[in-house]
Amino acid sequence: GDVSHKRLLNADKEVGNWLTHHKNFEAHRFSKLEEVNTKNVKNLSLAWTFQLGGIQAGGIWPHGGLEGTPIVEDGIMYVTDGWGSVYAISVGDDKGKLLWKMDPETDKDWGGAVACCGVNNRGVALWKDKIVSHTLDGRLIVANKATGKIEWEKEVADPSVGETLTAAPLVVKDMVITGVAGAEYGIRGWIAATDLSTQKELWRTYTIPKPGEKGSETWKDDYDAWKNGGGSTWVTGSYDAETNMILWGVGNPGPDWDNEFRPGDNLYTNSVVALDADTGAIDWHFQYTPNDPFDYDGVNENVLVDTKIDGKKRKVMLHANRNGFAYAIDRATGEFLWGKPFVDRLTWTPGLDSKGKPVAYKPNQDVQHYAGQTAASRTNKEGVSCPGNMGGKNWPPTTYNPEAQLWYIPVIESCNTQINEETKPGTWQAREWWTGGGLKQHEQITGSVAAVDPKTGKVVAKHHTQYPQLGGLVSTAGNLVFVGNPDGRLSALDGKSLEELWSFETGAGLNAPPITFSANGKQYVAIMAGLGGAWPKWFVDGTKGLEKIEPSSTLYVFSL
Ligand SMILES: O=C(O)c1cc(C(=O)O)c2c(n1)C(=O)C(=O)c1cc(C(=O)O)[nH]c1-2
Ligand SMILES: [Ca+2]
Repeated sequence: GDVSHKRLLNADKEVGNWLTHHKNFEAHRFSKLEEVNTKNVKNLSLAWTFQLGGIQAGGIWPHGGLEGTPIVEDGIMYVTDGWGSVYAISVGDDKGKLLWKMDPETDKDWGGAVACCGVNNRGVALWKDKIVSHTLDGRLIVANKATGKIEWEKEVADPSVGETLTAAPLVVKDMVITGVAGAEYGIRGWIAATDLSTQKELWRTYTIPKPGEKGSETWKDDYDAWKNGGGSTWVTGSYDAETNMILWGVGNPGPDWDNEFRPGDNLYTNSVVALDADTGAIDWHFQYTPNDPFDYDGVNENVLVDTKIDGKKRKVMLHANRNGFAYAIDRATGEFLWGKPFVDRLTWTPGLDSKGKPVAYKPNQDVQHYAGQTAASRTNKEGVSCPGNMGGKNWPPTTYNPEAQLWYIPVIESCNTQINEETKPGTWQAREWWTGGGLKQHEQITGSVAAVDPKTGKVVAKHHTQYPQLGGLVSTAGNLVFVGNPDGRLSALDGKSLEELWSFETGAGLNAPPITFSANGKQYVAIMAGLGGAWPKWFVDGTKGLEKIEPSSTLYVFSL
């Protein structure tokens, strides 16, 4: 059927479907299905598999990976591979049968040469009788849902200046919202809305203000650092229908490790921005890590939750940042409510103050060094910070179980060494790295799944894992949390104790979020297996054993 705005607003009522990237506009990634539950999950077994493609090399990458969230509507699943091919697969009768494949013929070298962190495509969106998708080489594609035939396409991001598309599109009303990647290549980030009926761009809001605009006073250099200021938007945001606001995360400033190049707080990098959905105007913002020297990209998803804080009913936005703190923010005003660490080790600030700013932040200083020797700088060439620069949590999504009132975070437990190289004004070159340094992985990275109480931010349970969490989570009314590990193990945890109740060895690296859906009245759990992302290039030294994982591209589906 047609996917209308009304259906997306009521996505939770379509219990067996998974209609939008984060399951609902509130980004809960929670399923009301309970056929599979803590009592019987031990009997969960493989139902079918499907071999996808997209493993080819391109640009700086030796192979593609799978990071997508499958979308499921009425017996059909839509998934993408890293190069942006879309597959429609039957999940009802004819389970695992390919209905069509749309190959957008992505220019692999063109896009892949400016993809900082892997051949990534995180999935599709549904609108009316169409499938909406992105490609790494910058295109927005609208295809026919029944046939996969491309109806129109448009270049919305420009790889000639280092812009790529890795985030899944978000459809709100009759528009598609696109976020961009490329902060490590010195782009000027944006969020754009395209009218799906007219193909016209409705608005494009830059995340880095130009001189004279509000926030431009936080770029204090005199050589136009803002033009290459980063602030990409490569993780899909959420939509608050009540306020008609889009809440979207903004990434790191560039150059990453030479913050002296860009004195000032560098708005709106490492922030959440609340945009009027109809105009794109920024209503409020909250910045997590001002003048960031750590690459603590603030793009992670924003989870809309109604809860009680200090005895008062609040409509909040929960966010687990790369900097190791989880935040609750009033989603209508941007007011900070609480901020608590969810990682085992956090060294760059002793904590947050009552406004949510890091205690080690010095408001009167244009260049921030944060605590001790954690930040690399022109004088302290190497800094060691915990979390490391991949963050306490990267893009892999959290999940919120509204019945248990628990929020689960896929955690990267890490520290690393970051190295400053002085950047000289006027040296930016299109499609060249703009990082102002690099990193060393001096110790092993592990992981955990943390269960957090949304009222207080307290971590109430933690399940430690040998490897970092690179795929994300889903929670269910069966009181389960499913988690895919990069060494190939998919496991089901008890939602309360986080004890592992079941696992399955895929033999392939899991780098994508699991989902659950139902077809013909039966519940299934699905995950794509194919280790890619930032890991092979940047973090392989920190995860001994994972170098043995072969590239792969397989969809796994389980049932009782
Ligand atoms: O600033 C950016 O534009 C940008 C984009 C991406 C991306 O699009 O995948 C990543 C990052 N940054 C990044 O910092 C990062 O750690 C990262 C990890 C991954 C991944 O897929 O494993 N992507 C990205
Ligand atoms: Ca980044």
